[in-house]
Formats: sequence, C-alpha cells, structure tokens
Amino acid sequence: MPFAPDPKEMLARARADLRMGVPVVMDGPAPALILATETLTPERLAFAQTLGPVDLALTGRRAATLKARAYDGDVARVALPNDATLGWVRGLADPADDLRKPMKGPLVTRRDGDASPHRLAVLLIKSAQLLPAALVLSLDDAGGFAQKHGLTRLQAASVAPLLQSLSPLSEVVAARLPIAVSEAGRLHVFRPEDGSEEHYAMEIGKPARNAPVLARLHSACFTGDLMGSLKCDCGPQLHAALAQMGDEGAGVLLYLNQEGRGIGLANKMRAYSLQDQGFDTVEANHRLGFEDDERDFRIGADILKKLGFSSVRLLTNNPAKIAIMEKHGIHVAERVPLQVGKTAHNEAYLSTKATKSGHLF
Ligand SMILES: Nc1nc2c(ncn2[C@@H]2O[C@H](COP(=O)(O)OP(=O)(O)OP(=O)(O)O)[C@@H](O)[C@H]2O)c(=O)[nH]1
Ligand SMILES: [Zn+2]
Repeated sequence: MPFAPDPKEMLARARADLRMGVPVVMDGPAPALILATETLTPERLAFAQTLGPVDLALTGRRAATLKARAYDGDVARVALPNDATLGWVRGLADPADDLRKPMKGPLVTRRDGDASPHRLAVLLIKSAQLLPAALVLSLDDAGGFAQKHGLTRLQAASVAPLLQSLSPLSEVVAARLPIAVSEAGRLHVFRPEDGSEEHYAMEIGKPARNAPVLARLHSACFTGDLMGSLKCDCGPQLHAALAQMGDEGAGVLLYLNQEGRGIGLANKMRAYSLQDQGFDTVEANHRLGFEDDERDFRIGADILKKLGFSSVRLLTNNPAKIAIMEKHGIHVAERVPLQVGKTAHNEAYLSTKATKSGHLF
C-alpha cells in the first residue's frame, strides 16, 4: 500500500492535529484518547467528560511546582474532577498565573493502572512544541473510535521509539550564498523525514574534510539573532562565529531550528514572562514542565557527518555540546571559546548558565 502513511508520517500528522486542537488516538496495550490542553476547546472538554474518567497528564517537573504527587516519576496523572472547567485545566497546565493564584489543589493524582499512554502523550505534545500537558482517557475500541470520529490513530509500539530516536534527514538543496563575512558562502538545507523543522548549514570557503573544521552549532533564537534582544548572547555569538570563519577563510555554521533550547518560541516567551516574575532561565523551563534543555544535538553531529566532516574546532562555551559530538562520531579537536555579547540585561542569564548548566565562561 504505497500511498498509506507510514508510522513517522502518521506521527507528523498527529503533531499537526494536536497543534490544531484535534484529538489523537493512541492504540496499544492501554488504548487512549489524547488531547493537548493548550489547544483544548470547551466543547471538546465537555464531550471528553461524557466519555468516562479523564486524566490530566503533566510532567514530573510541572507536578513538582504544583506540589502534586507524581507516582510515575517523570509523569503525573491528575484525576480530572467532574466539574473541571477549561480555566481549571489551563491553570494547571500553564504557570502564567501561578503566583497570582498559588492554590490550585487539592489535586488527586493516580497511582493505579498504566501510565504509559500518559507518558507518550506528554512526549508527543512536547515534540509538537505545545505546553507539555494532555488530557488522556482510556478507550475500549481504539480503531472503532478513531474511525467514527475521523481521528488519527497511532500505534504506541511504533511511536515510542520514533519519539526517542533521531529522524533521518537528508540534504534537499545547496546553493552559493555570498554573505558579508565571505563571498565564498554556500547554504545547505537539510530536511528531516518526520515532518519536523528543517535545519541549515552555512559553509564558508572550502574547508578541508580531512582536518578539524572551525564549526559552530547555533540554536535558533529569533529574539537574539533577528530582533537584537539584550536578554541573551545569541545574536553576537552568531555574528562573531561567522566573522571568525570569514577571517580564517573556512568554517561551517549549523543553524539548528531548536528555538528556545528546543521548546519553541511560544514556550520561550512563556519562560520570559516567568523570568519577569523573578524565576531564572532554568526554573522557568521547569515550571512550564520542560527540562533545562530539550535540544537534540545528535542532529548537529549527523549534519556534520553528512557534509563529510569528522573533526571540529568547536566554537562554544557549552561542554554538553562537546560531549554529544564525541559520543556521536565527531571528534572535538579543540574548544574555541565564544564570549561576546554581555549586557546589563543578560548578566544574570549568563551566570545562571555557568552555575546551573555548566557553561564555561
Ligand atoms: N528556554 C529558553 N531558551 C532560551 C533562553 N534564552 C535563550 N534561549 C535559547 O537558547 C538557545 C541558545 O543556547 P545557549 O545556551 O545560549 O547557548 P548554547 O548554544 O547552549 O552554548 P554556546 O555554544 O556556548 O552558545 C537558543 O535556542 C535560544 O533561543 C531562555 O531564557 N529560555
Ligand atoms: Zn538568544
């Protein structure tokens, strides 16, 4: 059946559905219906409540902020009260008003039954760059339910490994791109097979493939790279890296579309709003239900290898990047520090990165 979508294509479809607010069916040993709380409507909430008991799946991080017991470690299952409104659900999922309304409970969390659909729901929703919180309700007949309501049906057994593994990606096109630092520029576009974000590689000059190349793994930062934000050091780092490659006449800058350390721009702005309430960059991510850093740097190693590189002089202050390159087949011959862009606004941010994320300054 060559026209039928394969599991990774079904996964891409499911992400798009969840972003629009359409529920998804997860088939497997514990079949379940999944709705993303961020895009939930009152009508869909009300209908879900007529179908049986509904759980709100939250990450262990978010549960810790809410002082709710997460019996399953990385995921908590809050039993939705019968009269739960959309406002109540959103209040648990979104920390925006935590300080104004600190008392959200008492929350009853479940410890019986199977948490695996909840865990998968949260992973799936994270991969759609939505707030990591889902409504989950069990289904008897997943196939029949999906067909009746015209919903995307995923198989837990195939989705779980896909969500953990790196989607294969391939180069779509490359073309000459003269830029300010070097007329000998070439931009390569890489596209993952699972319908997620494309990533770019800016090659400067003609770096030798059999020697360490001056390289930068830059994570997208719309606010810093394009708006000139003073809250981070991304824009100056991007331009300093390219300038050094221009000066040396050779280098490769990967522009990885992992905005906000992998949580997406909307969630990064939610984190900024929490930072204005006094939380630091790491605490803000945790309150939202994310880890400090949700990026997958294996993508960077993969692109470097596809371009024919095996050894780099890496422009970074982040030891985690070095460790992941080494683990995935890219030798880091040298770390080249990249310390630019300190402002009065990002002093606290940079010092949090040094103390909590191990950045070298
Ligand atoms: N979630 C979140 N992401 C942020 C914040 N500030 C910047 N970012 C994102 O962080 C990423 C840049 O990561 P950095 O930690 O500055 O740098 P790094 O790439 O880990 O390390 P270096 O190689 O040393 O620059 C970009 O994707 C930014 O969008 C923030 O406060 N919260
Ligand atoms: Zn930035």
